[in-house]
Amino acid sequence: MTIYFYKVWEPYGCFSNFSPHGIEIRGTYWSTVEHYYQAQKFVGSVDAAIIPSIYAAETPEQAAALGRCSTRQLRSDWDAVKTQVMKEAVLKKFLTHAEIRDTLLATGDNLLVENSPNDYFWGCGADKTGENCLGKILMNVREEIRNLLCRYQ
Ligand SMILES: Nc1nc(O)c(N)c(N[C@@H]2O[C@H](COP(=O)(O)O)[C@@H](O)[C@H]2O)n1
Repeated sequence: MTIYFYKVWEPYGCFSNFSPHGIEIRGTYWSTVEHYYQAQKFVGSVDAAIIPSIYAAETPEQAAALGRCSTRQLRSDWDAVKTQVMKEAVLKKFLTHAEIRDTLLATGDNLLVENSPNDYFWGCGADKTGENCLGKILMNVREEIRNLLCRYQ
């Protein structure tokens, strides 16, 4: 079975990076994975001054709008590092929040797909041919957490 998720208020909304599950990474607490991910785009770039505004954005939608502004310059290695940045944040989210960790583990070996109509990298896109990198990260995190639990039980 394939489990599709996208918006926070839809089924499996806790798999969205916009879900209200904060993470602490290297001593800083971020309100959502999306806040953290969008801010990382500008680390070391000439537009790094935007990071505090992304950090303080009231909603993940606002954080994403700031991070997606096409006139700002992304860090030069963004394409090379973005998947690892996302993986670290998503893993931290599911290690931190037990209730959503249980939801993730309860999906067993089902395929997880971010059903984004316009994102062919993180999601599957409108025609379902996208790379689904967020779904792949979630399945990878699921496997990693399962292995961790086996080791410590
Ligand atoms: N617009 C939008 N709304 C949501 O509710 C979403 N879950 C997403 N997808 C997320 O957007 C992020 C990618 O942003 P960039 O295009 O790289 O700026 C990523 O977290 C997707 O999961 N989009």
